[in-house]
Amino acid sequence: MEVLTLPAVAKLNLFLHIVGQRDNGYHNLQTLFQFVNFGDSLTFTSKQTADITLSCTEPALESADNLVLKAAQLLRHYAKQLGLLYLAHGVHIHIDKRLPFGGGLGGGSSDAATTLLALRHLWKLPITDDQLAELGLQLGADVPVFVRGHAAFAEGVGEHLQLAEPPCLWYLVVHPGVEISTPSIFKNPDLKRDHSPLKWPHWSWETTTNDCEPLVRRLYPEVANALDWLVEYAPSRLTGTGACIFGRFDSETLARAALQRMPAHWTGFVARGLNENPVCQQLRQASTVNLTNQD
Ligand SMILES: C[C@@](CO)(OP(=O)(O)O)[C@H](O)COP(=O)(O)OP(=O)(O)OC[C@H]1O[C@@H](n2ccc(N)nc2=O)[C@H](O)[C@@H]1O
Ligand SMILES: Nc1ncnc2c1ncn2[C@@H]1O[C@H](COP(=O)(O)OP(=O)(O)O)[C@@H](O)[C@H]1O
Repeated sequence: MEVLTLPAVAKLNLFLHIVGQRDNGYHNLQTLFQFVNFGDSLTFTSKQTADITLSCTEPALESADNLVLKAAQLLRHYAKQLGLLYLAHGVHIHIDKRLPFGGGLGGGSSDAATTLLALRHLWKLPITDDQLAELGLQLGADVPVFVRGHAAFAEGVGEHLQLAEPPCLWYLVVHPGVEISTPSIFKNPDLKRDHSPLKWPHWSWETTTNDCEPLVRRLYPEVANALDWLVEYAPSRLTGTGACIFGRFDSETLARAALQRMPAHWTGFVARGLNENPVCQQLRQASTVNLTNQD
């Protein structure tokens, strides 16, 4: 029985521009993804039986809709179709949930990506990153960037990725305690959808924005309150379609000082920006150990 515990960190959209809408209703974005060193933790325990099971510290997420179960089933089905799996490959997955869900931090997508990467490793599947990212896209637009594991400028719905090296600053991430559904924001007629495309890699904090922010501010006064509070400490912005916001700080000390003064009815955490997804680093190390042990 093999047991593997791996991180599933959050992402921030350092900016998010909506540059158009497709015939199927989906929006074409230009966004800059960076990871942070804070997130969920997933434990994978291989089983001799064929079932894939889930437990989670957050009971509301213990359902067949969990992206982790969907990711595991999708990968096993794909591997069987390619003739790469013959035996009963079951697994139990436990999620230690620390990220708020539906907060624009991509927690569900990150959990799904960590699952795809972990099971490729556990089941020793000769599947490329390209194949895994393409599978991940079926689960959500944010999954490919977590699978590829590097900070990236993304276009389309998030599938066209170019490596990026944004500065690894410190962030205070604040959850203002409201839930925002992504579809409701994208469906709203007042959403700005005509941002002029920028020419990557020419970007700066000052010349970019999150196009969802004015609408989210208007619909959710608590997000507006949190932004108005945080901007007194640092340049601040919404991530994804919210509800989380983040301020960028030059040092951990400054970010923690702001967290200490945060009103008690919000929750928040301090984290450092990362340009590599730590799950990829850990799995590389695990593979090296396996190879060394086989020598
Ligand atoms: C906005 C972003 C930015 O990183 O992040 P989050 O705020 O969710 O973290 C993502 O693009 C979120 O992509 P994804 O994870 O696929 O969103 P979902 O919740 O599955 O999308 C729900 C619905 O939002 C709309 N949608 C989503 C993405 C997109 N580029 N255009 C859209 O119009 C579609 O109606 C879709 O059915
Ligand atoms: N493992 C998971 N963790 C969080 N949310 C999940 C998970 N699986 C499915 N979901 C669903 O996905 C939705 C979006 O979650 P999440 O990815 O955390 O937020 P966002 O897309 O806003 O960044 C949640 O409301 C939840 O219903």
